[in-house]
Amino acid sequence: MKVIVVGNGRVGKTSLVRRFATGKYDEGYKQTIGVAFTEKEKYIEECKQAVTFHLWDTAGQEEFAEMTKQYYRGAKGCVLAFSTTDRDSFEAIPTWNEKVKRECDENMCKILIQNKYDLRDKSVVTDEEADKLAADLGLKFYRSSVKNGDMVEDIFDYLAGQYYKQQETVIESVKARKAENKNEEPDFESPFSLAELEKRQEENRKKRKKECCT
Ligand SMILES: Nc1nc2c(ncn2[C@@H]2O[C@H](COP(=O)(O)OP(=O)(O)OP(=O)(O)O)[C@@H](O)[C@H]2O)c(=O)[nH]1
Ligand SMILES: [Mg+2]
Repeated sequence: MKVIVVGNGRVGKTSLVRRFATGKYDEGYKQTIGVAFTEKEKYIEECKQAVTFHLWDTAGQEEFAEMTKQYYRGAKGCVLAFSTTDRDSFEAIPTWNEKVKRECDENMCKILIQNKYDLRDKSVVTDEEADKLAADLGLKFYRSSVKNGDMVEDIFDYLAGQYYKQQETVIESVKARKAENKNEEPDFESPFSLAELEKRQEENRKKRKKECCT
């Protein structure tokens, strides 16, 4: 699953990817130049399987804007990040959201995060404002502290879970079309073949049934 991480500079994008991929955290700041790529495999409960995340950590500084958007294509998930202590980063979120919308599939799974929540005593964004922004943009919203490791795993669990649910929906819609004798190809881009999706869905059903009974 390709996931892009976007947002203004210094909000903690690199730190988030690093924490998720390696469990480590660094107090120092080293500006990302362009894009950095990291891979991480994790078993996702909701998917009942391991998911390989292809994490594209993009530079937040304006000078890289043209370059980084080329890496958005094909992304299935997106983390939109702002910082608790940086008002500009919060106000820039609608612009980041629009930018991602222009370059990516409209079905892409997105999440808004307010990072550095460990510094909430110095917050320059009220909780109400942040909640309202998430609601206005229709985005799932988590408050994270990469420093403390809070909500880091949850962010990626959510994205993978949402993506997986979409894949299951594809199967249902294709089945419905078949039932209507419209043997069209699904118009939803999927990395899995229909046969593979159906097989996985069946396996998941069996597993759930088994879990439910034990
Ligand atoms: N207090 C606190 N500091 C954090 C947190 N996450 C990251 N930082 C710090 O914030 C600074 C910037 O973090 P980065 O991850 O490099 O920021 P970035 O968004 O990748 O910045 P660019 O590469 O310029 O786009 C670093 O000094 C981090 O240690 C957090 O949750 N809490
Ligand atoms: Mg960075």
